[in-house]
Amino acid sequence: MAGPFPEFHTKDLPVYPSDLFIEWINIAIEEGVYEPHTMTLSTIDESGAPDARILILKNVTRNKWYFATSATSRKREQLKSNRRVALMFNWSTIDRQIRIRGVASKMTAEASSRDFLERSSEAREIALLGNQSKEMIHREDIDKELLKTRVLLKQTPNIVRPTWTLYEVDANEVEFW
Ligand SMILES: Cc1cc2nc3c(=O)[nH]c(=O)nc-3n(C[C@H](O)[C@H](O)[C@H](O)COP(=O)(O)O)c2cc1C
Repeated sequence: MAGPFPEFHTKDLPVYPSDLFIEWINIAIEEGVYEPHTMTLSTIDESGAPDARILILKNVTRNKWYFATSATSRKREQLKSNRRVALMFNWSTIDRQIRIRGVASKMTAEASSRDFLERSSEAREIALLGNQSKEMIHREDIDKELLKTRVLLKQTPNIVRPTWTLYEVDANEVEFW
């Protein structure tokens, strides 16, 4: 961390934390923060143990933050038993962090399909592999499977992975640091 860092005045804050979040992520983009739209999603498993991983922020609306994932993933199992989550953005080069706590809800199949089709073709190829959260098999086998999904995508460009699921996180606490 080198600074100088963007200033933060607590006077005249917007009414909704999501508006301040949008201001801050725009500053992060202007300041050249690497992948500012990536965040950590923390969940809790059935035994009460925490888990965390990096995800892409898909959208923000009034106090709601969105992510998408596969319904066959480990996090999906965890969200089935406990919908309480935390999101964390760390923009260390501008010395900023945002912590969000809230409840995740599944969006409709239509919204999930729309999100899937908005992904790049490379991201759709990977998502179509369907091996999320599984132990990695041999690299050559993955490459062979990727070739198959590439062909499938060329033949049926509007194919949607049925297990792809968009979630919204309804925030009940947002901390700007
Ligand atoms: C930069 C980056 C972005 C990622 N974005 C997503 C994402 O948007 N959705 C997703 O399901 N996994 C994403 N992943 C993979 C997850 O971090 C994780 O490995 C995967 O979802 C399996 O997690 P789980 O076993 O806890 O369910 C991303 C990984 C990285 C490194």
